[in-house]
Amino acid sequence: MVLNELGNKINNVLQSLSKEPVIDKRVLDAMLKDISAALLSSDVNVKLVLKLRENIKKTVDLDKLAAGINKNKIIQNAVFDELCKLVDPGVEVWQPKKKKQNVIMTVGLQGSGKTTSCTKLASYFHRRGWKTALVCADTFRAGAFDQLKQNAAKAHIPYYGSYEESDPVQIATEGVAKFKEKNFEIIIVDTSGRHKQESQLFDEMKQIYDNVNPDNVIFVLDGTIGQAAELQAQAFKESIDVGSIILTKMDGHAKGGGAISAVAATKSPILFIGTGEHIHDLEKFSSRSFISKMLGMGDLSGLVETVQTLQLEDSQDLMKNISQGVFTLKDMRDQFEMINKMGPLNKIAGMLPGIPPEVLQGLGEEDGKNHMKQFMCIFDSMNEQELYSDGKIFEKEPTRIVRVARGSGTNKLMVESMLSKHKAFGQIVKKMGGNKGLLKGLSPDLMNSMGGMGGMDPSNMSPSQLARMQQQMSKMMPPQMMQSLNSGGGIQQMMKQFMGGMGGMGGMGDMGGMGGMGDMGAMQDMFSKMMGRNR
Ligand SMILES: Nc1nc2c(ncn2[C@@H]2O[C@H](COP(=O)(O)OP(=O)(O)OP(=O)(O)O)[C@@H](O)[C@H]2O)c(=O)[nH]1
Repeated sequence: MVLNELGNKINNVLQSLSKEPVIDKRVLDAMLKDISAALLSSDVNVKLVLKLRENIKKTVDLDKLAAGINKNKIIQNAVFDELCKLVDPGVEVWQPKKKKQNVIMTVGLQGSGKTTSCTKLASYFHRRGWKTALVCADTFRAGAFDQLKQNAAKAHIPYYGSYEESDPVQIATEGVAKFKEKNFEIIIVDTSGRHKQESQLFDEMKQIYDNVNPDNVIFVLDGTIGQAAELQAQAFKESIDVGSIILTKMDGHAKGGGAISAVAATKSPILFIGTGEHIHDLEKFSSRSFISKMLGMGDLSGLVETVQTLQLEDSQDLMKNISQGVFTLKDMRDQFEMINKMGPLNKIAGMLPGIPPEVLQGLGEEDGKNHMKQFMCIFDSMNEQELYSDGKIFEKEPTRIVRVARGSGTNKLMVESMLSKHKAFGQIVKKMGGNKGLLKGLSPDLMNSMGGMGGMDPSNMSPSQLARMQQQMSKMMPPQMMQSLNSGGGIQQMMKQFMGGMGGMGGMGDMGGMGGMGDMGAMQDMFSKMMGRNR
């Protein structure tokens, strides 16, 4: 989670307002002083901080506010809006066009994270159904091609590069031509970096640019340099037609706030931020989503975007079954597939409002992925009759379990564990199905706001609307789940149980109070139902 510490500090300051018996000029000044100190400690430029302070003072004119008005809320809204302005470059970001050949060229200094960001970016588009390929034109750093090759292979993305050819221009030109010929929609070219901005780097960049004629040049910038990002962004913008920016290494770095605000001040469109070394650690940047997430208010627009990309039309049957309280093993397989496509659970849960960012830290993705793979093998070793059943067939004829275990390369205990989880999950679906569905608790205006994807844009919601949405969402979740979410370690525990317990031999025992997997099902069901209503 990005900029946790800054978010916590600002949150604490805002929360302390509610403890004040009277909100007067003294209280407001003290609050502004604390917020400014928090921003300065995150390396935000002092001039920008002063401006933010002045703007809040102008918006919150205590003398003019009528008696009875909730000053606390007005201050909170003003702070939220000004924080958004601080990181908002105010420019449209580039969007690739479907069924066209979009060539993206990345540029940046050595070590800024270009190669890593190229594969993250390729995986981002690949997961969203774009035909994506990578070209490694970084011949300056010896290991760059191997790095790209390994990551691309892991993410199943075609790549082009050469160990023999030393001319990056030739490699880039050949690679782009090859993938264009095969109608790839997104072709990402990784280029070399240098330790500093020097003419050799800029010359090479320009030659590649002239030859591959990219649709978008992405400048990859190391966010840990803080305010210095402004000068670097300016220098690259002046020498090449930079279309977007990826700010990397934003994971928990104290200077991250400084880098984003500095880049935003240059009016450069920030496309993504890098939040770790893994392939999924790339977040689409939107100022309101970013601030909302930083303050622990979730990122519903990010969540909607993620769910939107899952092509849920494939799971029409699942939707139909769930709404009727039916849950087959095939439905469970579909759910797992969906979770897989969404990315690591900690990323998804981080987008939900009301989940404190710190409780999501340290949730590994590898174990869960491995368990998920084993489960998929189990499903794929079932015949149609078994897969489309409610699982009771295995209770009646236990030899089937032995056959499936053998076929999937797992063991009997694992298949039994999966079946009992399916049973527990199925009972929850049964309870939620039909007229008693989770969405029953939703108010009509919220449903309206979900009416179309464009309509439901929490990034345009005020903090109070978001709070209301959060309240509504809490109605959608089973009380035990909400309780767990709110009690700090709860969700971590829940996720660990979910991921660990999936292949887990002893996992079932822990499922008692929380409903374990059933709760994740509720979360998935909730996403699915949202989507169901939207179509
Ligand atoms: N924590 C963190 N590390 C990152 C991120 N992006 C990249 N890195 C790390 O930064 C280091 C440099 O990344 P590379 O992708 O090799 O950088 P590069 O710009 O391609 O470097 P050159 O090819 O030498 O120009 C690697 O150790 C990456 O794992 C990020 O978002 N967060």
